[in-house]
Amino acid sequence: MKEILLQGKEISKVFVGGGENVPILNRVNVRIFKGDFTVIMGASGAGKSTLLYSLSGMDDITGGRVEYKGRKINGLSEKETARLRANEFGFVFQQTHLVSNLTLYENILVAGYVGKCRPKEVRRKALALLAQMRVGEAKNRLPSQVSGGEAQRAAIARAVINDPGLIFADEPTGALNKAGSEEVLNLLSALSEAGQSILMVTHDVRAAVRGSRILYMEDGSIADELTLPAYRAADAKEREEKVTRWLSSLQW
Ligand SMILES: Nc1ncnc2c1ncn2[C@@H]1O[C@H](COP(=O)(O)OP(=O)(O)OP(=O)(O)O)[C@@H](O)[C@H]1O
Repeated sequence: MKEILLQGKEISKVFVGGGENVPILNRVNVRIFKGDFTVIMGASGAGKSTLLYSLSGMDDITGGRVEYKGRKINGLSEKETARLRANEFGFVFQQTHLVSNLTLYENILVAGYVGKCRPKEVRRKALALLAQMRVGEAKNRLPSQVSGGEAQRAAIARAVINDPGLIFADEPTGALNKAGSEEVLNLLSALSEAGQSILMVTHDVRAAVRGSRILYMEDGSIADELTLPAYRAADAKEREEKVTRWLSSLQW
């Protein structure tokens, strides 16, 4: 039996705009399992990012409940949410949100210093991660002095510095060219292979095939899902075809 890491129970999210209530998530029930590389796909506007932010505590929900490791995490105080995010979650976005006047190394240190490790250990880990993410040589450069792919790899190092239980990734390859995307995806695959749990929203089939489970969202609900064996580069083409067929069957 797989261990449930994160669970959304009957999650609703309603935005209020122009005096109107706009329902975005409609009583979503979802389980994210430990060790899985879970992907969320679906048409634009289906609610993918809203679900990701609702599950990670970045967004308040209107109804329902979110549990992480069996503990309710919606409705926590700001301080408790900040602690949870610093110690348990890692975030990777389409834009890196690296601090522009800090070097890549310093960006990672800042994230590490809010975690549980001692400063000396944070510095050691940051250097090791920069090397692992293949940006060791660029560590003393500012985000503006590296390529988009290098900046995103540094952002992944920042996301994992505190050994998060789960990484949330929202279109991590959305701003990258093909080569940059491939490098980022290879790193995410390597993390996944090492046991890291990942939850990623993407439009990109080549990114989605890295997952072991793909959820498909439609109009604020999860309409279907596809399970895949662990990713192997040799099977990439076959997986792409399988996922494309599945998406076509869902009128994606
Ligand atoms: N703050 C907000 N106020 C009002 N409506 C919002 C807000 N944020 C998102 N929405 C709406 O909620 C719906 C779902 O948005 P969301 O970003 O979750 O979709 P998505 O599936 O991630 O789309 P995309 O693939 O285009 O990023 C959209 O119709 C969007 O316009």
